[in-house]
Amino acid sequence: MTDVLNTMVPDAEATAPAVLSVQGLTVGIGPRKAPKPIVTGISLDLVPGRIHGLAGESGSGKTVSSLAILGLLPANATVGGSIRLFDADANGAEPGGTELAGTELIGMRRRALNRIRGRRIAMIFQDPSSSLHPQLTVGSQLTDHVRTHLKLGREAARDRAIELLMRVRVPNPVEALGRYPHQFSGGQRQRIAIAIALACDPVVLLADEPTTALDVTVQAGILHLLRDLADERQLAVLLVTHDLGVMSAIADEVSVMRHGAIVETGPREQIFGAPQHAYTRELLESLPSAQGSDTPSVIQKEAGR
Ligand SMILES: Nc1ncnc2c1ncn2[C@@H]1O[C@H](COP(=O)(O)OP(=O)(O)OP(=O)(O)O)[C@@H](O)[C@H]1O
Repeated sequence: MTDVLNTMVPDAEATAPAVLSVQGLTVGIGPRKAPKPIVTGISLDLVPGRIHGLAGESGSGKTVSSLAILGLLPANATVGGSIRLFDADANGAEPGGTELAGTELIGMRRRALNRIRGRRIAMIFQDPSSSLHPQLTVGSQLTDHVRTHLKLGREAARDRAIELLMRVRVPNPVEALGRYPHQFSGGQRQRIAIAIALACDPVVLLADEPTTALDVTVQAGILHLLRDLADERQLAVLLVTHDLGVMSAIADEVSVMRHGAIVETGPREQIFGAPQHAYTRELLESLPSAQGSDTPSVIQKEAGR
């Protein structure tokens, strides 16, 4: 735990206006008349340049909450509450602007949502293969994406693809364009998925267990990259993970979820240093460092925190 406390960061920007605000989000899945409650009223704000961690045990509703933000829930899901995007590119609403209420994503028509999804709000998953097509080269996946969304010509799209691969530190980007996803390691595939997610300069990135499938030293590199991208692009990141070691390495704010509700939310140093809720304390006690392993501190050290 000492390592966790030693990595505290100042929290001066925590009050900056949100670019995405979730208020009282509820999700039920099943028959419309009697859906099973999965998420029971969560609220959180995503702020430019900040990483908001969503922690909690398996089945607590973390993934369902992030899929709700993207409008990617199954057809038998019933969604309530509000998810507003304050994004000048999407609707002219500035973060925190009082004159405009932001764009309400719940209930938005599919075509309008498709314009926001992937362009303004992007997502990466635990298994990068799920966002990469196995039979298309990395180059065509990256260039198709930017050509469709940004209306770039062939040459400009290729230049953009190379620039993105360089940014996420995929070695030999020009050569990488001609290769297929299976020709890369798991860590490199996740970097490529991040490059595709960033292709249209989104304002929000949802990262669902982005390092869970990777071994610990590779995890650190991906976490470091997410931290740098949040800082340099002022990207608002929602980091979903059940792994508090990962959370303590890079999150600025943390919300702890249990049974579909957020039981505690606060700056990372408060959650790790002075948890208020018994369930948060329970989760912290199950951290490997509390049991003698050094995994979280390895991640923290290599992730640059
Ligand atoms: N399509 C679905 N139909 C029915 N129930 C679902 C569906 N998707 C998720 N659920 C249920 O919703 C609950 C929350 O699932 P969710 O995947 O959000 O949990 P999680 O916190 O992300 O867990 P994990 O860390 O294991 O991914 C679980 O009980 C799950 O079984």
